[in-house]
Amino acid sequence: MSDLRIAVSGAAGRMGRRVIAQVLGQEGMTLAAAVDGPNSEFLDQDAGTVAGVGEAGIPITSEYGDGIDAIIDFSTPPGLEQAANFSIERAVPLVAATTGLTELQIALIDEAAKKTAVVFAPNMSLAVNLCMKLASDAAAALKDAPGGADVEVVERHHRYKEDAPSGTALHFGKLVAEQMGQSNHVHGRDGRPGARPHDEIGYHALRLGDTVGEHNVTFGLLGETIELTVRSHTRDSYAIGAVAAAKFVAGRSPGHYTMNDVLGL
Ligand SMILES: NC(=O)C1=CN([C@@H]2O[C@H](COP(=O)(O)OP(=O)(O)OC[C@H]3O[C@@H](n4cnc5c(N)ncnc54)[C@H](OP(=O)(O)O)[C@@H]3O)[C@@H](O)[C@H]2O)C=CC1
Ligand SMILES: O=C(O)C1=N[C@H](C(=O)O)C[C@H](O)C1
Repeated sequence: MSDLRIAVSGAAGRMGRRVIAQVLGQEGMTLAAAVDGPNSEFLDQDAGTVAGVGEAGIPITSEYGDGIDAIIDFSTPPGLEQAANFSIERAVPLVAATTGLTELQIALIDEAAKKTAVVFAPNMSLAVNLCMKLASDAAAALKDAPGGADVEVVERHHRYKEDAPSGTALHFGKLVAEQMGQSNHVHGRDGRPGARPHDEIGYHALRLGDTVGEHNVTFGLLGETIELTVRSHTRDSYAIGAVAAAKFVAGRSPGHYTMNDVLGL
C-alpha cells in the first residue's frame, strides 16, 4: 500500500513542528506539504529542519499543492480558513484542530464535511477526550443532586496562547450543560455578582509561562467536591492524536467524525 500523504497547516508553529515530527517518524506516512502563514519567516526553509528532526526535503510554503491525502491543521483562524477551503475544493479529508474560530469559520468546516471526512475537535489528546467522557458522566449523575452542583472550569496555558478560554474548556462546559442544563456561561467574576445561581458555569483562564495545557472541572456540592483534572506534559499528546485522526479520515465517507470515533472511546 502506498504511503498516506499528509499536509501540515501551521507547519512552523509550536504544534505544527510536533505534528511534522510524528508524520516523519511514522511508517506508512509521508509529509506531502508544510504550509505556514503568508508572511512566515520560515517560508522556503526545510520543514523537518525547522521542526528539529532533520531534513525532510519538503520546504515550508504558503500554498497547498497536489497529491495530498489529508490535511492536519493547527494554525490560526485564517490558516484554518485556507485549509478548509482547500479541503472543500479538492475533497481532501481534514483534521481541524485550531481553536478560537468564528461561527463563519465553523460553517466552513461544516461545508468541508459535506464533501469529505472531517475531524474537528478542540483537543486531540487521548487523556483529555477520556476526561471529557468522565465529565459528561459526572454531570449526568449530579444533575439532580440534593442542594444542586455548581460547575466551574479552570484552564492553564502558556503565555503565548491567543484565545481564551481554551476551546477545550468551552467544550467541557458544553458537555456538562448538555447533561445538567446550565444556560448561563460566565467568564470570570468581578465586583459584586451576588450569590451564585445554579444555572451558571464559570470559566477561568490562567496564562502562565510555558504551561502546555491543563484543564480542571470542579463539581461543587453542599458538603463535598469532585474535581477532574487532566494535564498535558508535552504537545506530542495532541500531535499523536491528530496523526491518528488523519489516518482515520483518509479514504472515509464524507461527514463529521469525533475523537471518540478515532480513539475508540
Ligand atoms: N485541538 C488540539 O488538540 C490543539 C489545538 N491547538 C490549537 O492549535 C492552534 C495553533 O497552536 P500553536 O501551534 O500553539 O500556535 P502557533 O502560533 O505556535 O502556530 C500557528 C502557526 O500557524 C501559522 N499560520 C498563520 N497563517 C497561516 C495560514 N494561512 N496557513 C497555515 N499556517 C498559518 C503561523 O505562522 P505565522 O507565525 O507566520 O503567522 C504559525 O506558524 C491554536 O488555535 C491552538 O489553540 C493547540 C494544541 C492542541
Ligand atoms: O493553544 C494551546 O496550546 C492549546 N489549545 C487547545 C485549546 O484551546 O483547547 C488545546 C490544548 O489545550 C492546547
